[in-house]
Amino acid sequence: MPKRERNKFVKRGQVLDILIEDYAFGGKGIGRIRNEKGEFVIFVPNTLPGQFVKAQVKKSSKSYAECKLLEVLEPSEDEVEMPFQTIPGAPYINLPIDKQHEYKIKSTFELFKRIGKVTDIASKFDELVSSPNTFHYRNKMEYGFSAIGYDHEKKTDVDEFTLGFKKRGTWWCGDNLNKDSGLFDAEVENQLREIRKYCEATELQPWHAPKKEGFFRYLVVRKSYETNKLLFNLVTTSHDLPQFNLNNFADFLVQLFGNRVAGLLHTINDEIGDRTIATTGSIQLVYGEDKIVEELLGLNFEISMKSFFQTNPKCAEKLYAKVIDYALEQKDAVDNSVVLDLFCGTGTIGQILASKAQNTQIVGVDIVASAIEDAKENAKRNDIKGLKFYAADVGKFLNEHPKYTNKLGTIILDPARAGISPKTLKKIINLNAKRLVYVSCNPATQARDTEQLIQAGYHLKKISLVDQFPHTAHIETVVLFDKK
Ligand SMILES: C[S@@+](CC[C@H](N)C(=O)[O-])C[C@H]1O[C@@H](n2cnc3c(N)ncnc32)[C@H](O)[C@@H]1O
Repeated sequence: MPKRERNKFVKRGQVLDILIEDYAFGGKGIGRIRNEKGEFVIFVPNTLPGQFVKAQVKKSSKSYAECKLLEVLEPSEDEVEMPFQTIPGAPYINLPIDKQHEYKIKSTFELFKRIGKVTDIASKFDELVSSPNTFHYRNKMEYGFSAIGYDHEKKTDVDEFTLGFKKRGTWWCGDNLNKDSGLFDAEVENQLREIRKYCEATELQPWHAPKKEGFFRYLVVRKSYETNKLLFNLVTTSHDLPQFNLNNFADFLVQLFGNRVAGLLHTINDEIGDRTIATTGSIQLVYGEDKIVEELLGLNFEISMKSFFQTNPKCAEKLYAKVIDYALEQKDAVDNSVVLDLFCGTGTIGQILASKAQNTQIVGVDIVASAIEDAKENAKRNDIKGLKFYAADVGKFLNEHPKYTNKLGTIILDPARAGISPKTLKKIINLNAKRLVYVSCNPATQARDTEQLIQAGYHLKKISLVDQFPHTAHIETVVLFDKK
């Protein structure tokens, strides 16, 4: 075997203090080491040009190294003070939103050029749609309990009952959220320390990630912007459950948030994997209702805890408006025909499209059975006819329904972050629809699929960026493909 060539600049595990000079897609800051041996590139996720950071080398090759951010030593000149507690989930909160947009546009274009081979992507750019709320835009948060905390002054791990988010760059260490992070509901986050104190006073243990034991695991909160209600889900192990009174906890939440509390669910998760929802285990309603209602573009959607729902509903309205705009740009490819809404979640896009089109039959497909149940209920609720929903894997569904081949004007695609699997994409291409409206929360996988679609005869007609996730590296894209 040939010996792998090592670089002469850094070693795995080495800690570097480095200036970030550039920005690559996905929030990867780029630093450079220059010396007599030449130039070497350092990628540090969640950083910005102008920041001076401490980072640790995780992987290195001949010409570049991937690092983990340990600490921002000096902010960039572009950053401004904010009244929020900084959390790892919002690394750009101190950067003015216009500057965030500038980086997102530039890096998404780079991606479509490099991965999608669309060299003239800038000429296809329609617009960047801003989030109506720059702050407090999320409708769901997952706060984790941890038995290991972090002393920021002494810069060391400590035994502590915490409730908040993981300390940046660790899987074992929690960090208390003591006040509003600027992303979710300010009242919930300003009261989170009270919830922590309540749980700590029970003397039951928070989750200890290295030991994989403990009682309290997660507190998940969902919010409706339409009703201002809150739905809570407490996730614990079953071990000490007889010692914890769930009804008293529900009363405590009502004491804190009054009639904003729509309900409390309790999930048992005895699995060692660090997730909120276990594949085994149970979920039961403790208090109130198990769903909340959200309104989007005049339609009502009932959402259960497990179903996917856009995390920024006010911006999702703008996203959906853009999707509908692209779909209805050629109305004869939608009216009086069948439209597939693939990866449809709770069926939002299909329902909005059906309410605006003429005599269109929408067929929605999603792998999560509870999302499809919600979709069916929502269609009834909104009194929208002409919709069919199937709980299935998209690839399998297309195998079992060959009747759509050569019959479709428009397909809506909105896959999860992993994008569309190559086999399923082939099946979608074989349907030979005239137009595709492809929504993505991960332009990297969308750019990969774009190359396949273009090779199959599709033409990238336009692209919009929707800033669904301010202060993060994420961006949502809507691309319209058509074919002659
Ligand atoms: C980004 S969400 C889209 C949801 C929806 N369009 C909306 O706006 O609410 C992606 C959806 O893809 C679904 N999904 C993931 N893999 C799938 C598969 N192989 N087949 C069908 N659906 C899948 C997920 O359950 C999720 O609801």
